[in-house]
Amino acid sequence: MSNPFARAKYALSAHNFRQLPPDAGAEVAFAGRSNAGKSSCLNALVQQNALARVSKTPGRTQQLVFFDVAPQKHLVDLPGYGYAKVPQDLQAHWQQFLDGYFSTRDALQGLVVIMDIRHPLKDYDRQMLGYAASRGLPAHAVLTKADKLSRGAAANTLQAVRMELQRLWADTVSVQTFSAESKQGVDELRKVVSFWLQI
Ligand SMILES: Nc1nc2c(ncn2[C@@H]2O[C@H](COP(=O)(O)OP(=O)(O)OP(=O)(O)O)[C@@H](O)[C@H]2O)c(=O)[nH]1
Repeated sequence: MSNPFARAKYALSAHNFRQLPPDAGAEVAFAGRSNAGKSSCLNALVQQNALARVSKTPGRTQQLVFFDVAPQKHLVDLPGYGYAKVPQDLQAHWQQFLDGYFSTRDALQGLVVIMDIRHPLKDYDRQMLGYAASRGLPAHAVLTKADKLSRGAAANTLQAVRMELQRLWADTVSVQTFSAESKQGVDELRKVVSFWLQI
């Protein structure tokens, strides 16, 4: 499969509503707990080593980061959440910003939630998937670092998560396994995101 994301490039970072690009075109947001592997997943998706910064220090992505994929087509890297050392007033600011972004952003076509396959569906993952469901937005769960499990264990987790998502949100959330290390699942993720962006 050719890679429609190959020309993705950094566009801007927004700390608040004023800094957001115009609400036009289409965008897909990526969320994940700190250290889940979101930056590595984005880099594998676009096939660039350093588009989204990969860091061993969790929680440093503290704004909405927009990447241009094509004219008025964006990938949006949401703040890594669940990082205990962030001051509480900043947490509150992001929470408010994220709530507003999710409830009002017309360009938003879908949400990808990146989870470490060894720790899926934590509270914040459920919260993000719940946001999407509450406004009828499709969501896609990515169980990354699948290379850390045996094939059988990864398949079992996939099945368990699929059943739980089905129970909670019926058919609005899909799920796959993924590895930025082995590149397993990259094509599947590209298909979902390019369909949402219509590219
Ligand atoms: N084995 C393996 N390690 C991975 C994979 N994806 C990410 N990692 C490692 O997990 C750590 C965190 O990865 P990042 O991509 O920086 O995670 P992040 O979710 O973007 O982290 P924040 O910047 O805190 O949001 C790094 O040490 C990565 O090398 C994967 O698919 N397999």
